Amino acid sequence: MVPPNSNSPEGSSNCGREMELDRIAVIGSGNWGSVAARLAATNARRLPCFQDEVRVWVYEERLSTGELLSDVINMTQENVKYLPNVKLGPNVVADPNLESAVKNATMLVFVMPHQFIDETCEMLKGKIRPDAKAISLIKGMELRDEGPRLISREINDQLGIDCSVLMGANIANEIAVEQFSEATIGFKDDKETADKWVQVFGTPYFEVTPVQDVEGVELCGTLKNIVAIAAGLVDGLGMGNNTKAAIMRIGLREMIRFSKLMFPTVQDATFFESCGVADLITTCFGGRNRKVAEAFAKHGGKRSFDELEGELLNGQKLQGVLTAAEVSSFLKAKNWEESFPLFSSVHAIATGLLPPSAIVEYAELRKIVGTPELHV
Ligand SMILES: NC(=O)C1=CN([C@@H]2O[C@H](COP(=O)(O)OP(=O)(O)OC[C@H]3O[C@@H](n4cnc5c(N)ncnc54)[C@H](O)[C@@H]3O)[C@@H](O)[C@H]2O)C=CC1
Ligand SMILES: O=C(CO)COP(=O)(O)O
Repeated sequence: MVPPNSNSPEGSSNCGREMELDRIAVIGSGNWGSVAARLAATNARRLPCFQDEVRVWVYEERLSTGELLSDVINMTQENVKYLPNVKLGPNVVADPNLESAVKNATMLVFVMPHQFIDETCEMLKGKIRPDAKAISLIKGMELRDEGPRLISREINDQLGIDCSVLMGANIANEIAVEQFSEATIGFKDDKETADKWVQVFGTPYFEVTPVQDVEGVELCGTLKNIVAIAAGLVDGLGMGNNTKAAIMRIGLREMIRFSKLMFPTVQDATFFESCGVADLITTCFGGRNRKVAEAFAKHGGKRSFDELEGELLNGQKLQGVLTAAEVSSFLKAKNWEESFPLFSSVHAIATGLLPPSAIVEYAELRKIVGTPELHV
């Protein structure tokens, strides 16, 4: 464990910071949000360039005991609903008020289900420091009239601040108990800030590597959730490892193709970082998208994803079904569905247009989309 408030040579030499100490705020307190807060709080205690206190915005809720979640976190240092049995750290303060949670923060960590980012950014307008830096740990997209928009772009556009991303093979419960994992930071052109984010999150058990490909890193984290739904369907249908591996390979090919169509600058090498193949593997074997999709297939598609999410995840949220809808609507508008049979099938299955078994029968998909020319 790292000692609190250490002025270790590592800390001071890496700090390279002017007079003001950075203040970290975490916006979101779900399963991964709580682990992100724990990592940031460990480093805020350890490194002299950060203020000790890490404030976390809690979307307030009343627990079955009648208590408020933020009160319980502050009393016990534990997010009893989204990350039970793990201490977040003595310097974590849960705050249900978004404005006071981000007050004076110079480093903003966005980590919430992607469907809530738009309304959260609206609430943050005029409340944050104009020189604050942001990072998004959110895996998902926003659907706009002009097509899907990355969350980092949404934050950048709505709040006018630089936004990097952190994605990777990061099942939160495993990092919470300090099992070795890796992550990738995607940044646009500000390497100094990317290095600062490495200091916020990196620990001996959580190795963080910055790469200059913000879109590539974010698209990996976002699109793999669709493939994880497909992998879960295969599990629920009782198919074996070869089928699952095939689905993952086809899914990876569509991830690369879609990413490069949206952003030709996306680099091949990014798919070999933690955010790429590694996240695809961990999510297809151990993630929530996989788990709920497995149940969906076991019920023959007769119970909805929403219903199963509520039943199986205790308030945690899936991103893959929404992302499949967002991507599908873009593919449909472009007449590109047939070049993305796996992405399109996942959406058709999730909305009941096709049975779960169609995940391995693309011929079924063609009956729905017709046979448009291959454009990509
Ligand atoms: N849990 C994991 O293992 C990992 C999750 N992620 C990503 O992190 C992001 C956040 O996921 P988690 O922290 O796991 O959340 P979660 O799925 O565990 O929890 C849902 C969160 O949404 C909040 N919420 C509900 N309604 C809201 C509203 N109207 N406005 C704002 N917040 C609201 C809940 O209070 C709760 O904190 C997602 O994009 C996910 O894909 C990324 C890596 C790992
Ligand atoms: O992104 C994740 C691991 O890196 C978590 O995936 P799930 O949301 O499917 O649990």
